[in-house]
Amino acid sequence: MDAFRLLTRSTKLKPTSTSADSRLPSTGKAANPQLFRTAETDELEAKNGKKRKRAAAAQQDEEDVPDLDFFSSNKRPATSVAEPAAATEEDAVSASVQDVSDEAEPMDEVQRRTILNSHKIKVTDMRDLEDIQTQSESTKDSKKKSKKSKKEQAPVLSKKEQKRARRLFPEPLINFKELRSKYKISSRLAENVAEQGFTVPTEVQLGTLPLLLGESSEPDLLIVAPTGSGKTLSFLIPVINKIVRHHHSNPDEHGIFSIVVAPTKELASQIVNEGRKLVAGTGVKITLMKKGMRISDSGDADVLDEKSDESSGSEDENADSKPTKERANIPLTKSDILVTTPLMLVNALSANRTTTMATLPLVRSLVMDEADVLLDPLFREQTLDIWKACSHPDLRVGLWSATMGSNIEDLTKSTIKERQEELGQKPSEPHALLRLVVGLKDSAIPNIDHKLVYAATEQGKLLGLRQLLRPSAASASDIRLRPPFLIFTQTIPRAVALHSELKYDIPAEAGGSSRIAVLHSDLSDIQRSEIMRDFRKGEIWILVTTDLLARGVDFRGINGVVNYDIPNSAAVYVHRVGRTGRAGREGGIAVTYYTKEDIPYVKSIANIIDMSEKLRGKEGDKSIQKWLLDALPNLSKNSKKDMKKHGVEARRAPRLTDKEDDGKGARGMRISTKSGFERRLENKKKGAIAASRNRKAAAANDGNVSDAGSWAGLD
Ligand SMILES: Nc1ncnc2c1ncn2[C@@H]1O[C@H](COP(=O)(O)OP(=O)(O)OP(=O)(O)O)[C@@H](O)[C@H]1O
Repeated sequence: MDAFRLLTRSTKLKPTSTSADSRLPSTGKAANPQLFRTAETDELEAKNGKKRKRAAAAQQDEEDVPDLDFFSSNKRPATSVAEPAAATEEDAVSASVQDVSDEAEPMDEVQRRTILNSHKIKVTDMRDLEDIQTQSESTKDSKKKSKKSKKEQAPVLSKKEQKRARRLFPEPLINFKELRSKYKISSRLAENVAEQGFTVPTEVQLGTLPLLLGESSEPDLLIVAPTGSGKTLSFLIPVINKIVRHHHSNPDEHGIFSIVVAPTKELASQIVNEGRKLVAGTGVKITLMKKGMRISDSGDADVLDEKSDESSGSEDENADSKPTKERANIPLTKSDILVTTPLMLVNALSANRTTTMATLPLVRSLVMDEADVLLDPLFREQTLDIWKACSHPDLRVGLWSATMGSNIEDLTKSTIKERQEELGQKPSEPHALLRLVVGLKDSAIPNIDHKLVYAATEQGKLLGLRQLLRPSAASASDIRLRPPFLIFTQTIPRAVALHSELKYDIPAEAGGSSRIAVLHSDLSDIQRSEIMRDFRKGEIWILVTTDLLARGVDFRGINGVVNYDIPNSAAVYVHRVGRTGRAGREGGIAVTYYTKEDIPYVKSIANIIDMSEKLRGKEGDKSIQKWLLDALPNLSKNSKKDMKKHGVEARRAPRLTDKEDDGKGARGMRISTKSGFERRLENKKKGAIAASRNRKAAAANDGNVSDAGSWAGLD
């Protein structure tokens, strides 16, 4: 069914060509999910891949191991002699000794540099220069020298030299086969990756997987990589592999080994779904944190809070009503990886902040997805508490996002340092803290089209949006946005109001009002997950929402994003528009409406669009002209802060009493195409008709029908 055709009904719009259609995100995955590459690197990678393949094939012939190319098809390979069926559950790492091993020579630095640079991957050692130098000195076996004398000898480096000293060029991952052949990941995990049908690793996978799976000590990692670039797979593969290894070497140790924290329930549940596909048959368990779960040994720490605003559709709903004593009898959750929102885990570990935080002593990996928001004041305290609760000295952290302010980097550095001091680790002992950036930091993906549209007023925005919904009326508009798409508003009342305004715009033959839905955090968990499911299934075509869905959520075939209300910050813009154009898909559109109230805040968005177009190398037809960038005002630091916290003032949800609150915000900010005057007239007319009907009914009852034209006007 062509949603666009049904929406346009029998309009005279020219049918779009098939070639244009095939470029839409909804038409399927991109041939290559990478965003940055050059012909030169393609060649180099192909050459390297072949070399490695040949070496692997030679080794395979020698060992006469049958059918070990786990990536050749979606079929499971025949179980080898070295890996009997029974072993697949506890995927024995030692069994991999007889698997394909890659004897290809490691790349030289020039090759590594060429590949990393052309994919715009930049790896930096984030530790203090002194610590880096101390470590490199110690590896050179010059331990005899005192630290003091080293300090004295260390030359003073210029900023440029310091940058150069921090820059690293680790070996990249050329193809997914190397996960098994070179990095020796669990064979079952490798099969599960292969079953997803991915052929080429994205930039973030290319850069991070070798760092996390390689032989040298696992680093703490800060990753800034574009939206939709496959960060989930990048952190899940190493986490799962580490646990498979751990199970193998410590079969008697059971408990939570990894925590993945995400800011919303929707994202947490999506990570669990992705994780489940990867852990199948590996013996590793991944679980979504739910109310009522007991995750810590420390007595009855998990007291439940009925009022918790992060409630979840618990599998064990009965646990909610159990008294505290009984709750202590709830068995400990048997899971290796726990995926959670911050508050949910903190509540479970601290009996809703009534006791001191229990610890999670076995956790070796802490993943913070959307780390910048997790360490933003809103979640900071909770996230840091979780970090502290992970008390194992070998804990490694990974902070992942498409945007990362320098304040988050500083906070990460200082938290790691504090932990090391608490644990008594010397600066020369610790592992590295590396930062990996793909593309330009804090920029929007280059594979989507941005449209920044001045709509003057709220009414103008609604008219513009209606044109998108009914392209028949939009002959003058150059924007063709095909469903499915997302519409973002600033507040929940505005999302609700916009939804009710648009509900009847979809023609009945296209499915009517059921095709459009609203999703926000005031809905119940069940409603939220039903809407998510229906949108993913394609039953809902247009989803009006708030920033609840701005981050992380992966609806693969979304054709566009409409910022009905401008986002509160440039970072939010990057995340919102990143819901389209995922995994390298072309043809996604991001439409942002702005009114005169928004003008003070638009420059940062215009800058992001400009940067994204530069990244794409789009010359000539730039959507942001230089004169506009020059004309738009800069925002003061304080106004930026205020905007980030509360959004555009005129659109903030007013503090109204229940009676006054019509869900549509302040007068000028109403979501309606009609003016106040028109609305009043309409209301009066409606009232008059109703009154007339009442009178007629009353008169009929009296057996005395009055003259239809003699109604006495308005009540
Ligand atoms: N190598 C790959 N080839 C093709 N598709 C991939 C590859 N890796 C991941 N994907 C797909 O890309 C999509 C986006 O992945 P993911 O949700 O992990 O992105 P992300 O980087 O976390 O984005 P965001 O910053 O928005 O959270 C998913 O549908 C995933 O299945």
